[in-house]
Amino acid sequence: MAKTLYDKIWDAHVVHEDTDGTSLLYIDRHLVHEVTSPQAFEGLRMAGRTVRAPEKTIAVPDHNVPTTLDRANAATMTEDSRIQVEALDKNAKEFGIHYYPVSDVRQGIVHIVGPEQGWTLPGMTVVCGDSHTATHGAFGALAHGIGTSEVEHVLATQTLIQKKSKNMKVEITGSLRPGVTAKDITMAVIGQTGTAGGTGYVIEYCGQAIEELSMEGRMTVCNMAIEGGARAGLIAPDEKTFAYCMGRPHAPKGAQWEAALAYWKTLKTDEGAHFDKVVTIAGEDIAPLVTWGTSPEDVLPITATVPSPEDFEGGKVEAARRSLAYMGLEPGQKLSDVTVDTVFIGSCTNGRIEDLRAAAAVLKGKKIKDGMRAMVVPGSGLVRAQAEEEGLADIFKEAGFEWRMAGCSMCLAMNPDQLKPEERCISTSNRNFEGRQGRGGRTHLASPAMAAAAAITGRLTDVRELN
Ligand SMILES: CC(C)[C@H](C(=O)O)[C@@H](O)C(=O)O
Ligand code: SF4
Repeated sequence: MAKTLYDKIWDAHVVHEDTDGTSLLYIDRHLVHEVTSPQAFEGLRMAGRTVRAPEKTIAVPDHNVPTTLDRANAATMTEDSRIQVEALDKNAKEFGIHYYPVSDVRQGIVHIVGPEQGWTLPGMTVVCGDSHTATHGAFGALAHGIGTSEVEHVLATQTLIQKKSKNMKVEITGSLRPGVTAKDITMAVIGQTGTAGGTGYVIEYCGQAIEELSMEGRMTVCNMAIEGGARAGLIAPDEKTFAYCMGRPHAPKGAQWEAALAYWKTLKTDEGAHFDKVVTIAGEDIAPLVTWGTSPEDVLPITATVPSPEDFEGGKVEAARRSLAYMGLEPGQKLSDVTVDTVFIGSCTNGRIEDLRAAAAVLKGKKIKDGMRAMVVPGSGLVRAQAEEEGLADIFKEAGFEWRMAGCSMCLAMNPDQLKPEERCISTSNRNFEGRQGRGGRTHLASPAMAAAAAITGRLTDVRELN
């Protein structure tokens, strides 16, 4: 029977299947961060268990860590944050798993570190106690978030109990227009299908516009599969994928590389395989997008105006009214007239080198608007080092941006980088929920190029007008 890519990876990892379809899946990579792991390790300790496959388990602190240069000084952390980071430190050492502490240049956001170090490879099952594990699907891996009790289960057994999801295909045909990026693709999909559109499915993204994306862009697309409700998102591996993986510290070498490559080349959906749901979007129809509300599905082209609650139906009317009140926006207002106070470039959605290059290309030789607070937080220490080497850091600093150390930073208010009430931010992250970037803070999601454009003008801006 013709199989999808998801079917193939699933079948290759089933250890046992119950009559009701509940399956035990083998897990190839377990990524761990400080927020969702302390109780899991504590559980192991209480039961006198060890980590079953420490060589496949990778830990890095990212959510709580300050991103200022003086962050080695623990006094810059809140008590809660310090406890979590110290617990990870202790657990990583005690259980003998791979670890990238804050002092290590390879430290960064777990979803950036995994691929960068060659832990994430095609055909693997990858889990992490974090919803944006979907990012790793860009390699043609089955990657998804798990809860803390599942983290404990995977640590102890290297397996996970799962039920298979349905297959969904999201095809982006043709090419993107200038000024339009991977972020706009992934936001366009959620704008069209809604935050529940992918519920119960694993999405395979395909089509010419996806094939034309770099690995960085593909990670951006898969990263937000979870915002569209999907269990995971994935993309068939191709020559770009293989080139990205080759030579990475933990990628196979020599004969093992050749064998892996031969297998990876089989990882594509067979002709005629069945998808339970299909969504098709023309790449050339996608414009640079921004969110106006408090859900990632509240997306509009930058050329649009703020909607009115009456434009919606059912429960969405009230939701829109509440969103607009929270966001401090008026129906009919042009989005390009909305002024912003803060610009955040970073996160596991858009904290990779290509994102920094895109933002720097817009900022080169320009200054940010007076009074603007703007920061770039590279997704890892290695991204940061590369950006310095390429001269991007200088462009950001000369423009007036703060040049920070790696971490989740202002993507979520778990560390010192936060918005104040009613402060308005254009952010390259993936969630615009109420309070996400700080209590009362207002978030507009957009691409790195769009964030850079807004930094210059002080308002939401169509990056195509600046070029
Ligand atoms: C803290 C963590 C569990 C959470 C997640 O699961 O995604 C965070 O990374 C987020 O982006 O909201
Ligand atoms: S960068 Fe943001 S979305 Fe990504 S793992 Fe960190 S908090 Fe979650």
